[in-house]
Amino acid sequence: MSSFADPRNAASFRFVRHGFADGVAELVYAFDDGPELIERVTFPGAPTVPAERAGAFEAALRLLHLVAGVSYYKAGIPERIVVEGWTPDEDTATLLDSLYLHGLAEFAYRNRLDLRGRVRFPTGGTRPARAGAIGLPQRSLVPIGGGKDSVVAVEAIKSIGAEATAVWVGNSPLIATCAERTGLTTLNIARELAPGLFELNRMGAWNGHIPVTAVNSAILVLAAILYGYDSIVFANERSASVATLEYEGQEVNHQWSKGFGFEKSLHDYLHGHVASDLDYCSLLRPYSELAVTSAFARLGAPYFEVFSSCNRNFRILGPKPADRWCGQCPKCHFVFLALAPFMPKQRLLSIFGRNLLDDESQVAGFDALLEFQDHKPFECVGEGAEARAAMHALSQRPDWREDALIVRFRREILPQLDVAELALEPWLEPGASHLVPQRLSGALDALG
Ligand SMILES: CC(=O)N[C@H]1[C@@H](OP(=O)(O)OP(=O)(O)OC[C@H]2O[C@@H](n3ccc(=O)[nH]c3=O)[C@H](O)[C@@H]2O)O[C@H](CO)[C@@H](O)[C@@H]1O[C@H](C)C(=O)N[C@@H](C)C(=O)N[C@@H](CCC(=O)O)C(=O)O
Ligand SMILES: Nc1ncnc2c1ncn2[C@@H]1O[C@H](COP(=O)(O)OP(=O)(O)OP(=O)(O)O)[C@@H](O)[C@H]1O
Repeated sequence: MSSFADPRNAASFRFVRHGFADGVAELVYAFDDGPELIERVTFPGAPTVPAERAGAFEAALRLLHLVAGVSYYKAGIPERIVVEGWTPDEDTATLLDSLYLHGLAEFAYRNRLDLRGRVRFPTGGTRPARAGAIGLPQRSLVPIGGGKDSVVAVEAIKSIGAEATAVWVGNSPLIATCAERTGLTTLNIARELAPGLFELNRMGAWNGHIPVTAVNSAILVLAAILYGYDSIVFANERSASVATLEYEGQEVNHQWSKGFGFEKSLHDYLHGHVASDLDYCSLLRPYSELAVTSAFARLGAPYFEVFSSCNRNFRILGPKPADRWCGQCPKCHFVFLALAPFMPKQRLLSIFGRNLLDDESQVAGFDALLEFQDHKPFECVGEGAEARAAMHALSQRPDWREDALIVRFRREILPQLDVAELALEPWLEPGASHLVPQRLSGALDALG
């Protein structure tokens, strides 16, 4: 019999304690006085933390404990949040309130819950003195997700000869292969969710999407301080900041912790509270998804046979696709569509092993991407307007225009659209906002 009670009846969610020993961060949570939920993150070959970085390391470990709690908090979403042994200052509470509210917005929407006014981290602790520099070496951690975005970021960083390590969290062999393909030094950090979470899920706890990029980011902040890196360079594109849908005045964005709002909050928090010489940014922030697929078509050839953007590959528990692309999910649909304008057709078909745009059974999936009679899918896909621009470009190309879904687009959807808004070129122009440090700005130029 389970020793867990239904977390949906709990009065409080507790951040019990955190520790670090022998390269393993232990993050402990509980509902009320129930059994402990212990997540472990293992940093291979972890060196001893140098004395001048000890304060920053503790601040980063505490931050990781607080951020990673989102996976467990969601199981019960009780009224009270308790942080044992420490009272968050206002900046910390604000960062976490925002992360839990917006990062769980899809979870709340799909479970018909309203977290507004419910997510409230305790606060009132003294704001610490502003963090100083801790002498981090000039080199970057570049997270690898197995897909096109991180490949583009890696190749841009390599093009300016900046020192960098390809890093990933979790045990995906697909990501490991991509990371090795980069030719950079590699670092694989293991993450083990508390087994009790799966027990709670089986009991019918609340479940749904979590802002996993925030969790990976907090893990990499700890890694940067531990191993000595002055920057963490994600590959989150501009399109990730655009909400999936709006509901009762609240934006619901599946990709919230990939968006610029979260990036800026964490960047500022790290400078003020952890280490003033640790940069957190996204190299792809100025670019749309279409600009990224266009760059991938140019730079990504060495990865064509090993990469995948299909998130079904990255499940911890659920079934994985037989080959790298399931061909059925929104990610497969979007990446196929967004690469098509920039790549020879046969090349694309050989990557996917099929032509998704000549398959009538995929109509609903592509309609959702175009925001035609549906909202954008809850997945990491580009804006509806850029999907429409890609579809329109294909409808002008002799090699694509007779494929089943392009024919349908021309006949049924295009007449309802304003052609002046369907040009591809504006999507290839970079935007202005990004937090890329001066030292790496040449890598931005390499993408332009
Ligand atoms: C791989 C994937 O997409 N998983 C999502 C899926 O989970 P599923 O039940 O199919 O299987 P598992 O991934 O094996 O998860 C098992 C359970 O564990 C929970 N969980 C997992 C990881 C974690 O960090 N915390 C957790 O609590 C999970 O809830 C499962 O019950 O559906 C779930 C429910 O919607 C999603 O939560 C799973 O998403 C993963 C957390 C995940 O890694 N997803 C990324 C591929 C993803 O969605 N990335 C977004 C970025 C969003 C952001 O703001 O960071 C993107 O690329 O757009
Ligand atoms: N397991 C992971 N460990 C570390 N970073 C990750 C992991 N999964 C994704 N990321 C990073 O999170 C960011 C967003 O992931 P995303 O899935 O959009 O990127 P991707 O896999 O490179 O490209 P694609 O959009 O084709 O899937 C990227 O910077 C990616 O490197």
